[in-house]
Amino acid sequence: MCTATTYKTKDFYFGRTLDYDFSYGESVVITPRSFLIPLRYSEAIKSHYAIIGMATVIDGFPLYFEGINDKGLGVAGLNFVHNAHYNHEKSSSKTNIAQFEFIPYILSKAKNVEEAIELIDNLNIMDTPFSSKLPCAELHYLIADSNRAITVEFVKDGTRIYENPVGVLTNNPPFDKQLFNLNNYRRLTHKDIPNTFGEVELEQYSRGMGAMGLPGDLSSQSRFVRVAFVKLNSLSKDDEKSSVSQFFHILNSVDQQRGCCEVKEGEFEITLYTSCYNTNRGIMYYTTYDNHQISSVDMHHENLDSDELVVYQLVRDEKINYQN
Ligand SMILES: C[C@H](CCC(=O)NCCS(=O)(=O)O)[C@H]1CC[C@H]2[C@@H]3[C@H](O)C[C@@H]4C[C@H](O)CC[C@]4(C)[C@H]3C[C@H](O)[C@]12C
Repeated sequence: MCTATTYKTKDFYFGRTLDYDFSYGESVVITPRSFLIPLRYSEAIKSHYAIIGMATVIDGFPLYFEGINDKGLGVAGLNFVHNAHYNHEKSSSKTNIAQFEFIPYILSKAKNVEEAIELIDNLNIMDTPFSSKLPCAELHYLIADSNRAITVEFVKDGTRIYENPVGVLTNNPPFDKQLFNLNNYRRLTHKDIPNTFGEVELEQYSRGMGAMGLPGDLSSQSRFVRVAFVKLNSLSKDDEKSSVSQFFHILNSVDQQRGCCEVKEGEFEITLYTSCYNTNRGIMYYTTYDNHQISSVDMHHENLDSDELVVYQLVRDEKINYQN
């Protein structure tokens, strides 16, 4: 399971949890503007926007899970198993892109959601695997800038682009169903609730009863509702530390603890990492399952005009501040 969200204060924040039972060897990867991005079906992209994100680098190629570019656009790929559909035949009228090229392609060329949509309308996503060991990932995408968020799904019928007014994405079912399901929770509130039982005296015996019925389980539909409720009710100061702190609180509401979701006998899905990007400033923050201290990488501290990837291994060991 995975959950992606956005959050706006003075700046615009974008990020996700990556929930899975094993790691693909991800690290923080910066793709500077002159790094040659090879494409399977067209010429390599020579000069482009700079990208920072979580990726695994194989044979020199940054296989991004999510990231942002230096213009403030964010893209995150989340599992969309049995629904994602890619083409086997090349198109003569559209640009052919292998599924694993989608995130670097969009982030290298689009500076906002409008430009991303223009590119996507002209794409034919191919089912070409990166290698025999890495088959295509079945994903759908949250794409957002500070003004607009969309969900993109490549399905059997073609490409679906949905406005995403919540700025949230999880996994199955398709996005229109996730959004419709929110109707069932429209009564949830952060306020005290009235007693509607007339003469019967009923006590508000606890704080937080306005959100009773908010689903607490780990299914993707329940995480969608939970993170939407938390995000849309979120309040924080608008400085960097307060915004980043609040962002992690939002995603921690759907954190997955080892032991609660068995995917195979004795194997459990957990939140491997949680990321948060300040899209205005090009800064990535992350925590990992075992390291609750927030680590940060600022793309603007690197030479963004270079032609070589910059890779930071994740700090995965717990940092405890022993006070005595
Ligand atoms: C497993 C990850 C998604 C996690 C997720 O959504 N979990 C939910 C599980 S469930 O639906 O609720 O069951 C996805 C997100 C990004 C994916 C990676 C990226 O797409 C980059 C490459 C793409 C290659 O084709 C496959 C390897 C890969 C390195 C992918 C491996 C894996 O599929 C990743 C890491």
